[in-house]
Amino acid sequence: MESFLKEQRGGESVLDLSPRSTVGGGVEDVYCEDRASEDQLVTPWAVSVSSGYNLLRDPHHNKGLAFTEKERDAHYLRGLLPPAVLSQELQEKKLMQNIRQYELPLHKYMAMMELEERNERLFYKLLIDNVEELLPVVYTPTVGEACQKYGSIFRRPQGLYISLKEKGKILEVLRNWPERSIQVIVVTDGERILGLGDLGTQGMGIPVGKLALYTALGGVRPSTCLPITIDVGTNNEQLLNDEFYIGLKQRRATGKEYYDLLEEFMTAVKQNYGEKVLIQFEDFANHNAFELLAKYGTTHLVFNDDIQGTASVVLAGLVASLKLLGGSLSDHTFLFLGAGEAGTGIAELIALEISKQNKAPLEETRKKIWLVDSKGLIVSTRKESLQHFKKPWAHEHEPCKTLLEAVKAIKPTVLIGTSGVGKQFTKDVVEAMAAHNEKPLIMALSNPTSQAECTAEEAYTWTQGRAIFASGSPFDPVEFDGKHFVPGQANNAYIFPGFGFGLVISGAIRVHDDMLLAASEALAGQVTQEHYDKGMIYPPFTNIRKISAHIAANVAAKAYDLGLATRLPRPADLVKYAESCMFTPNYRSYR
Ligand SMILES: O=C([O-])CC(=O)C(=O)O
Ligand SMILES: [Mg+2]
Repeated sequence: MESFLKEQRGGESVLDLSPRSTVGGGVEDVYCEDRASEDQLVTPWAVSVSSGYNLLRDPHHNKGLAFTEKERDAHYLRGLLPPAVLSQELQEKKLMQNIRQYELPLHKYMAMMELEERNERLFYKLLIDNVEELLPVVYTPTVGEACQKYGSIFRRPQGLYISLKEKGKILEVLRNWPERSIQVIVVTDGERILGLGDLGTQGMGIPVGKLALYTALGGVRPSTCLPITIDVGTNNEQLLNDEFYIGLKQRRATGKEYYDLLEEFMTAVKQNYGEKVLIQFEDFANHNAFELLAKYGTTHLVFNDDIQGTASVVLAGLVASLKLLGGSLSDHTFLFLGAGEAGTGIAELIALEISKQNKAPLEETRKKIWLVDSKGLIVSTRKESLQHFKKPWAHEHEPCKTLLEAVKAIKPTVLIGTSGVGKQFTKDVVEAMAAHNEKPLIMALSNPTSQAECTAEEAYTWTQGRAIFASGSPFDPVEFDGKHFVPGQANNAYIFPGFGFGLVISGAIRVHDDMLLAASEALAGQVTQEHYDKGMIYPPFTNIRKISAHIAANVAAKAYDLGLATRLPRPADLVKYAESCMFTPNYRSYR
């Protein structure tokens, strides 16, 4: 009753331990090169044969009604499916119709997650072909609500949960995961989920969502992606008092206990997957994020999306906006509301770019960048009491208690919100920006939509249509005074999928700041005159795979230039190479 499921393109069976191939050259090199060595393959699970009923239950191979007559015969599927044979396109059409019938975004999210668990290729086909429509469903803002309710929508594990209970056993836990060739891990400890705060183990929705984008937007193969949530407890009282909470019911471990667990995790990852696995830190609280990045940045391939990914996407938007504003970056004055990971990360990357452009010392270029935190403008008289990541931004100035005071005193040309607190760009603040700028550039980056510093409509209305606006969560186009405005979505989703893919295809072993600049440059280069004419400073997500290929190529090129790439020889045309390595979700035929 067993059949060996053969795939025509790669010719390998499900039994084959080698990763499956997709279209195009190069894929095998990249993925085979990075295979875990045989002695690392001691795992508690057995290789199983997919056929018949099990095949329909295997999301990696299931095609549902798209199994052909021949496949139904060959793989013991007769009678297990109704007689109709549908094409993947028709299945896609049907599912899109179903999803559009749900009114609540959370129901659409659940339908998509259910599809991913049932038929992975169809899930990715839907997401890739309908990216503008489905991105807000599987990602920001809906993923925020999904995390808040993750306990009640949890069905099956979509990633690994590593809690304090697993201390001392993390390597074994990693080996429980059914895939062994892992290229990208997104890990959170759930302490700062978007702008929603501490959601404990329910933060798992974030690594799951980010990795879905790694595949759909960046082309990383789904089997090589691993979502992980580290559970050291939660300080969220509501969750601690919820009898159905799915995480550890204790207050967060801190200090040595926390860092020891993280150390064991980082060591186990490298031991199990080698040094070329990318570890993306996501939604850690400020007090750990900077330290973890600094600590592991020299020993592991690590990337903090909230510090570095957000910085890279914002820099790209700023560079692109110069086409509309004129001048160069150093002609501008920047004011941030929020001096955490995103705020200081963006500030530092802007300063770095200007210092490279103008061959000026970083300390000088930082001086045109100002940050406001919960206590007001960060100034030198506060230096002693500041956290280390805020200190470089403590310039000489009179104290300003509020954002409005700071806008009036500093007269920024660019206002960027990264505070995680909604509605802080009030009418007064935005009007003050419009009073001294012909075209004020306003970025309301906090997520999800409820935490945005202002809406697109507010930004356009309060500036009489003069603002250039971008936000972290998506906003619909706005009609104002007979004009059509398309707000940009300055979300790190533009960057991390292509950025990570560039690291993977070059076999990079470390992340370098110059790679972030390279990614920004590639993204800004994809904004065309047609976009500028609509006031856009980011290209639409519809072309994201092409954009990601350019970002990946630029990042890989930088990895080679810096001597950080291990995949040799260097491909001659990195854009073509990146495109040829991308996962495509079309069904394969099974012999
Ligand atoms: O997830 C997003 O939409 C962007 C992000 O990293 C965050 O807000 O933490
Ligand atoms: Mg994040």
